[in-house]
Amino acid sequence: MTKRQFILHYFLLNKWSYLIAFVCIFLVNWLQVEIPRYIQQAIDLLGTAEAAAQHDLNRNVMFVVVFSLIMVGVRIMSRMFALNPGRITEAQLKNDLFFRLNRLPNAFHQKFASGKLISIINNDLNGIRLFYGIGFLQLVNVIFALSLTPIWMWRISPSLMLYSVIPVVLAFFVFNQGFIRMRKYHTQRMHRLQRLSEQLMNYLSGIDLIKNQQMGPWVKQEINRVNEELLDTIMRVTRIQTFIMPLLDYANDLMKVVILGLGGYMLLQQNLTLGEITAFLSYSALLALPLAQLGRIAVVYQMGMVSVESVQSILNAEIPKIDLQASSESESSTTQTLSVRDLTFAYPGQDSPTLRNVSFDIQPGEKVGVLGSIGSGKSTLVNCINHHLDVPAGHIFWGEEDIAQMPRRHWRRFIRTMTQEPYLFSDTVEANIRFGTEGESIDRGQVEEVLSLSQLAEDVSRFQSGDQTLVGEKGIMLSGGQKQRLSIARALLSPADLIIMDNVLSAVDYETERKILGGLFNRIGDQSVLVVSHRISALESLDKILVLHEGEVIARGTHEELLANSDYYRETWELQQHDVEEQV
Ligand SMILES: Nc1ncnc2c1ncn2[C@@H]1O[C@H](COP(=O)(O)OP(=O)(O)OP(=O)(O)O)[C@@H](O)[C@H]1O
Repeated sequence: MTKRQFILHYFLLNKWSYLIAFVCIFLVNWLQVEIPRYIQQAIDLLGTAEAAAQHDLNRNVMFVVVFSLIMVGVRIMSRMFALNPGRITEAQLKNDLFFRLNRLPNAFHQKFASGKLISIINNDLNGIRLFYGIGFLQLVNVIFALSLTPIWMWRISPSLMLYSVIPVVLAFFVFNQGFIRMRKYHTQRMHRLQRLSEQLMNYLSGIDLIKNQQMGPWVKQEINRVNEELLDTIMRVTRIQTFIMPLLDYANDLMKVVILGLGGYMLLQQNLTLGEITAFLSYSALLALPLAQLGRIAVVYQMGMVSVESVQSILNAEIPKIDLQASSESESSTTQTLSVRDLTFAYPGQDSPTLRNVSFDIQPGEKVGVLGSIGSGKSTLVNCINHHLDVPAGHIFWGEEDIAQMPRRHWRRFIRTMTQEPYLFSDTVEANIRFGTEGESIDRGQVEEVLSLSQLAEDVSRFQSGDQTLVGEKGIMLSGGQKQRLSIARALLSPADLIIMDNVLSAVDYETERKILGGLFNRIGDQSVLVVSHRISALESLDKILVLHEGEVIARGTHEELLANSDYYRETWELQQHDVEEQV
C-alpha cells in the first residue's frame, strides 16, 4: 500500500462522518461571512430616522441573532463529526497493527526492537489521530475561511481587499520556508523518540543486571545522550514555530492597519460607508483564526506524514505468502510421522551452516531425544521444526505434508513447543496456565492435573493465594525452575500431536526432572515427543536419542546402544554422573 492509498483507505473508513463534518464546516463559514453583511446594513441604517429603516434595522439584528445561534449548534456538530474519525482511525489502526504483528514471522521481530514498536503504537498513532481529526477539521475550515471571506471582501471593495491581503501573502511566503525546514526535524523527532523508547525497553529488561553490576552511571549517561538529542530536535522545531506562528498573527494585525488607513481614506472620499468598513474589519477578524491555524495544520500534517511512514513500515512488512493461505480446519485424526530429511540450515548472512544434513524421523507416539553441547544447534533444529525459522522446502514433513508449504497457524495446531526461556504474563498462576485456551471448556480439575504433572502443585499450595497468586512481570516472583514447570503445565493443558521440549528442565534438579518426565510420558501416551537437552538423565528413557555436535548428527540409538557405540555420549554420561551423585 502506498502512502496515498493508506491515507485514502483510512479516510474512507469514516467517509459519512467526514461528509457531515464538511457540510457543517461549510455552513459555519457561510454563516460567519453572512453575519457581517447584516451588521454592515444595520450600522448603515443607524443614522436613518424613518419607520421603514427602523423595521429593516430590527430585521437585520434579528438575522444576526438567529444566524449566530444556528452557528453555535452547527459548529458543535462540525467538531463532533470531524474529530471522532481521528479516534476511530487510531483504534482501527491499533487493531490492524496488532493483527499484523501477530502474523509477521520471527525474522521481522528480530529486526524490529520492541521499544520501537511501542513508540510507534503510542507516539506515531497519536500523530495519525491528530491528522485524521483536528487536521481535517482545521484544513477544511481554513480552505473555506480563506476562500469565502476574501470573496465577500472583494464584493465590498476589490482594491481595499487586494491591498489588505498583501501582508498575508508576504507572511505566507516566509511561513512556507519554515514549513520546509520543520519537516526534516519532525521526521528526526519521531525517529529519536523511537530510539529512546528502544533504549528504555532494553535497560528496563536488564534492570537487575544494571543494578548488580553497578552500571547505573553508564546507563544514565547513555539515556541522557539520547534524551539530549531528542530535546535538541524538539527545540529546533519549537524555535521555528515560535518564529513563524506569530508571523501570521502579525500579518492579520497589519491587515487591520491597512483597512483602517486605506479604508478611512476611502470613507473620507465617500467611496465606502462606515458599515462597509465595519464589515471589512469583521472579515479580517474572521481571517485571523484560520491564519493562526495554518501553523498548527502544518505541524499536524508533518507529524501525520512521518507517523504514516512509521506505521507503514509495520503494515507493509511482508507476511510470507504461505501464511496468508486459509488454514484448513481439519484436525489430524491420528498423529503423523515427523520426517526431517537432509536438513541444512544457515542463518541469513552466515557463511557456514548451523545445521548440516540432519535426518531423522519421529514416528507417531515415539519419544525422541536430542543431546548436544552448548551451541551445537539444538534450538536451531527446534525452531526449524516448529517453523519459527524460514526452513527451505522439501526437508521437514508432517506425514506427506511439507511444513515449509503449510501456513504456520495450521502447523502449530499439531505442535507445541516449550522453550528454555519460558515467558510468563503478569497475571495469576492459573491465568498463566489457562492462557490461550479461552473459549475451551477447561475445568479446575484439568488445571490441577497439569499442575501436579509438572510437579508444581506442591509449590503452588505453599503460595499465599495458591494458584491465584500473581506471578509479577515475566514471572519475577517465581524461581527459574518454577517458571519452567509453569510453562510445562501451560503446554500440557492444550493437546498437541507433537510436543517439543527444548531444554525446559535445565533449571530443575535431577529428581524433579525424572518425576516430571515420568508423569509426562504416562499422560501423553499417543503423542510424539522431542526432548532436547544437554543432560543425558533427561533422555535416557526415550525410544531414540540423536547426538548433535557442531550441527551434525554424529550418533543415534537408544541409551544403551549409544553407551556402547558413541565415545562422545559415553564421556558425557560419565561426566554427568558426578553431578547426579552430588545431587542425590
Ligand atoms: N538468530 C540467530 N542468528 C544468527 N546466528 C544464530 C541465531 N541463533 C543462534 N545462532 C547461532 O547458531 C548456533 C547454534 O545456536 P543454538 O541456539 O541453536 O544452539 P543450542 O545447541 O541450542 O545452544 P544452547 O544449548 O546454548 O541453547 C550458535 O553458534 C549461535 O550463535
